[in-house]
Amino acid sequence: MATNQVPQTPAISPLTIKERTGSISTAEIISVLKGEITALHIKQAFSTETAGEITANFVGSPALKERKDGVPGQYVGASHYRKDAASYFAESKNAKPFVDALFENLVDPVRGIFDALKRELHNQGIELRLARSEHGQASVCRALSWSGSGTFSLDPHDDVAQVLCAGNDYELSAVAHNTVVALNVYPSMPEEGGNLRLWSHKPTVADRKSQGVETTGYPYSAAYLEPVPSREFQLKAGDIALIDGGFVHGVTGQLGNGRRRLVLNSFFGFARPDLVLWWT
Ligand SMILES: O=C(O)CCC(=O)C(=O)O
Ligand SMILES: [Fe+2]
Repeated sequence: MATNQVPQTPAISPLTIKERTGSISTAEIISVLKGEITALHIKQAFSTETAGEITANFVGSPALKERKDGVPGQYVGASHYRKDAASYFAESKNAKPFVDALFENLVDPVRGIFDALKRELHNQGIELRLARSEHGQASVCRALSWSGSGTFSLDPHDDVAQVLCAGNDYELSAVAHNTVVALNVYPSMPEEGGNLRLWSHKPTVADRKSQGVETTGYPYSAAYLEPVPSREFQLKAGDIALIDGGFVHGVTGQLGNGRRRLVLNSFFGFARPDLVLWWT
C-alpha cells in the first residue's frame, strides 16, 4: 500500500438500510440497483436444507482452491478481480461445471434471483444478461470462504475500483458509473462473527489514490476508516444481503472452529438505461 500520497479525510455518505425476514422481492432488488437503498438484508430468505446442501457441495468440490491474488480465502468459480477479460472469461468457462455442481438437483437462490429479476426488468423494457465478450461469458456466481485472521476475515474494500479499472475489453466498465450491486447469499455462517460491516463512505477515485488502492479498492486501513460511522449485519445461514458495492464494506473476524462461513457472490448494475449486466 502506498503511504506517500496526500491523506484524504473520508466524506460521510448516509446509509439507507432495509432489514426484514422473508422472501426477497424484485422491487427491493431494483431499489438497490437504482441507488434508493444502500443495503438490503433479508433474513431466512432460503431454506437451511438448501443452504446445507450447497455447503456440502462446496466442501467436497474438486475445484475448491486457495486464492492467490492477495485476498485470503478459498473459492469455487471465477473472479474478474485483477484479471484481463480473456483470463476472466476463460476461467468462467472452466469453472462453469463446478459452479453448476454446487447447486446440483437444487432450486438455488442465486438462479432464482437472476431469473426473477430478468423477468421483471424485461417487463420494464430492460434487458438483464451475463456480461460477455468475444472470449465468452461471465459466471452467475462464485462461492467464497474468507480466511483472513484478526479483526477482519475480509478486509474493508469497495467493489467499484475493480470495475472502473477493468479495461476496454470488458463491457462491464460502464457499470462503474452507476450502482454496482453486490449480491451475497449465505449458505453457511460460523457460530460467531463473520458479520458484514458497511461504512458510511463511498470512496471517489481521489480517495482511492490517497489510500494507494486506486485499481483494487482493497484494502482500506483502520486509520482511514476510523472517523467513519458503520453498521454491522448479523448474518445467519439462509440470509441474503444486497449492498451498493461502492460503499466500503468488509467481513468481521470469525470465532470458533466449527461451521465455516460461505458466501455466494455476484455483481450487477446498469451499463445503459436499457441494459443490466451481471458478472462475478
Ligand atoms: O462475504 C461477504 O459477506 C462479502 C463479500 C464481498 O464483499 C466481496 O466478495 O466483494
Ligand atoms: Fe465486496
